[in-house]
This record gives sequence, structure tokens and C-alpha cells, in this order.
Amino acid sequence: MSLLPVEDALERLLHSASPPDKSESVPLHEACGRVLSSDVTARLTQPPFDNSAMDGYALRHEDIAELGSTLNVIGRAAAGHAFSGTVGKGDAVRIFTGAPVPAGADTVLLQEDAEALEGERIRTTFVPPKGRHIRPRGQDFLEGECVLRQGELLDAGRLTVAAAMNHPVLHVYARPKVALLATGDELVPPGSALNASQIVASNGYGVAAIAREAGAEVIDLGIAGDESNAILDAVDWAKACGADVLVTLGGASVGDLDLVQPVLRSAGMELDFWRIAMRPGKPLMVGRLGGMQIVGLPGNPVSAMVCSLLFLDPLVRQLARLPGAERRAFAVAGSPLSGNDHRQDHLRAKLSLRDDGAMVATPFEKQDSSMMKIFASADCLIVRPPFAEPAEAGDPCEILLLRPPPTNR
Ligand SMILES: Nc1nc2c(c(=O)[nH]1)N[C@H]1C(S)=C(S)[C@@H](COP(=O)(O)OP(=O)(O)OC[C@H]3O[C@@H](n4cnc5c(N)ncnc54)[C@H](O)[C@@H]3O)O[C@H]1N2
Ligand code: MOO
Repeated sequence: MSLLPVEDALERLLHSASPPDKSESVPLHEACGRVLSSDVTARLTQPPFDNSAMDGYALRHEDIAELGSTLNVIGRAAAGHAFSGTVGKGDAVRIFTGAPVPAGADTVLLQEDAEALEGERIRTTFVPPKGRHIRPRGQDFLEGECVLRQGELLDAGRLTVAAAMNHPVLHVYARPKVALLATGDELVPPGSALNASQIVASNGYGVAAIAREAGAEVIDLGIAGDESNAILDAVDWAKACGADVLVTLGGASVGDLDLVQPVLRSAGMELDFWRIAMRPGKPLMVGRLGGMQIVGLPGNPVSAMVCSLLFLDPLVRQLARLPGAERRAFAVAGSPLSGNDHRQDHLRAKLSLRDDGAMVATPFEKQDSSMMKIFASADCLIVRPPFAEPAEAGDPCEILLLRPPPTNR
């Protein structure tokens, strides 16, 4: 059976995936990283009143046209404490940053530009232009103005302006729900006392982290043994939870106990594709079961991670309406790379910086897809296209960053 090229598989996966049209309200503190499901309009005018941008004196410009003018300080205005009177001819009000500008005043004189005299009087030592240091009402936004748009990703700046517009909660698209099911009789949760033939189910933690980072709400369906009913029960559970995506781990290959595909097909899954021209991750399977997208990941931990980065991450981002993560970069090979076969290869590698600033990617000697320690210490994957020619150390190569690249600092 021929293997599907990575690019074609990704295109087919994303082509059929449309974001769920569900919204929810979330408090501001929980809204960072979420996507607005409706426009956000200002509920007030900001600033709501003319206010002072500086600490100084509010006064009438015509009274200080000449350097050395003297004025009577008739009161005080601070943020949260307006001066209720009116600034008349020859008057000044001591004012602090953020305070409402009192009636009658049209300019703020910096306190550094005023000399305090005896008896609540000041003398000017500078003549500012009229209107200086006054922030006019509404200069930021006006009540009713649409400042944020549906589809925008909430970040620090947008959250701040949403709060300033007097919105305690925001309407955002619901996160896509990704249900995770580990399969295999040998699997036990971390922290268990293991018998001789058991291993710890680890893949789900990395896959969940990738899915969450991509914007998913993750539902952990636990571990199903190599038994049809256990897998079917988990599928029912995923449906009942309203999962948009069911990710299975393991049991994806061709062995007698690799039940995931036959069981899901018996439950009504339409298989879209299976087996990709990539290493690791060849047995990746994609299908649909009712409204649920099925992604069957191989059981080998590194295969599960690489497939999650290449396929699950872009799928979830699309469902979450988030922009794709750009992990692609270029480096030079730190050691010779052998020629490749028909499967796109993803070599776990360390990154360092050459004196000229170029990134150097040096693959680990061992590339077995079961070796989690090596994956955990890899900084990047070197992507070797199908049938790539052998390369020398120093030749350019494409990489996928697994963490931020090294810097000189
Ligand atoms: N005759 C063939 N055998 C295999 C082929 C093939 O084409 N022909 N493909 C190989 C490739 S490539 C891969 S990758 C593996 C993947 O197979 P499965 O998806 O069926 O994975 P399992 O057999 O269930 O498990 C493989 C390995 O990973 C361990 N595992 C499984 N789940 C977890 C988990 N949640 N956490 C940690 N480790 C897990 C499992 O115990 C096995 O050791 O198939 C090859 N075989
Ligand atoms: O493709 Mo498997 O993922 O070689 O180990």
C-alpha cells in the first residue's frame, strides 16, 4: 500500500475541518489567548473627562503669557478627587496626573516650571503653549465605538482596552474539545506499581500539552485495554462529552492487537487516510465518526509527538481559529546526513550557534521512535524530504523548532 506524502495528508486533514460555532462568556482574567466571537463596543468614553497628563498647576493660558507671572493657588485636584470650583483670572489649581481639569482652566503648567512663593502663590518660570498637558475627553475612544472585532485573538493590549471599555466578561469562541484515549493492555498510569510486562502510559501527557497549547480543551478518556468494548465505551464517552476530535494513542499499526481502526470502523468511522510517508509516524490514521474528527496516533512516543506537532497542532489551531505556529527555520547540519528513502524523516537534533550566528543542528546518533529521553533533550527536528541526497556537515537543512532557538546573549 502506498504511503501518503506529509503535505497531502495535512491538506486533506485541514480541508475537512471547520471550527465549531459555539461561544461562551469568560471573565477578563480567563480570556487571554481566546478568540472574540463578537465585536466589542465601548460602554463609555475614555477618558471620560479632560484630565491632566502631568503633576503641576491648572490655569488659564492668558494669565501666564508673560514669563514670571504670579498666580494664587485656590485649591487642589487629584485623580479621583475633582476640584469643584472654577479657575478664574489669576487663579491656579494644584493638579496631579489623572485629575479632572477644573472648569475655567485650559492649560497645565509643569510643577518644575513654577516657583512656590509664600502665601499659596506661584511664579511661572516657563511659558507653555495653550492646552499643554491636557488629555481631552474621548481622545482614546468614544462610547459606542467598536474597538475590537469578532475573530480577533485576545492578547495583553486587547484585554486592557476591553477592560477600559468597561466589559467584565467577553464573548469568545468555545475551545475545540479534544478527547484523548490511550490504548494497550500494557499501559498503566504514571505512579503505578508495575508488573513485569507493563509500561507507563506517557504519550498522552505530551499530546495533551500540544493540544492545549494549540487552543484545545482536553478531555482525558484514560486507558482502554486491547479489547473492542473498552474502545467502544471510550468512543461513546467522547461523543457524550461533545468532543470535536478524538485522538487515539497506539494500536494504529498492523498487528493482531492493533484494534483501533477496525473497532472505529465498526462503530461507523469513515476512514479518510492511513499511513503517511514519514518517519517516525507512518501509521497515522485520520477519519470521521459523525461530527467527530478521528486522529489515530501511533503508540511509539516519539511518533506520537511528531505526528501531534505536524498534524494535531495545525488541526486544533484551525478549529480554535488561531493562527498557525511557525516552527520552520533553517540551520546547517552539524554532522553528515545520510541520503533518505521515500519517507520524510524528522531527526531529533541539538542546536548550537556558529560564530557567524548560523544555527547548527546536530542529530542524535540514535533515532529510535521509542526514545523519549532523546526527544525531550532535542531542540529541533531536522526535516529530511523524501529521497534527499546525502548532505555534508555545514550543508543547509530545514528544521522544525521544538523550543526557542539559542541566542548569543
Ligand atoms: N509489521 C509491522 N509492524 C509495525 C509497523 C509496520 O508497518 N509493520 N509499523 C511500526 C511503526 S512505524 C510504528 S510507529 C509502530 C506503531 O504501532 P502502534 O500504533 O500499533 O503502537 P503500539 O503497538 O500500540 O505501541 C507501540 C509502542 O509504544 C508503546 N505505547 C503505546 N501507547 C503508549 C502510551 N500511551 N504511552 C507510552 N507508550 C506507549 C507500546 O507499549 C509499544 O511499545 O508499529 C510498528 N510496527
Ligand atoms: O513510524 Mo514509526 O513511528 O517508525 O516508529
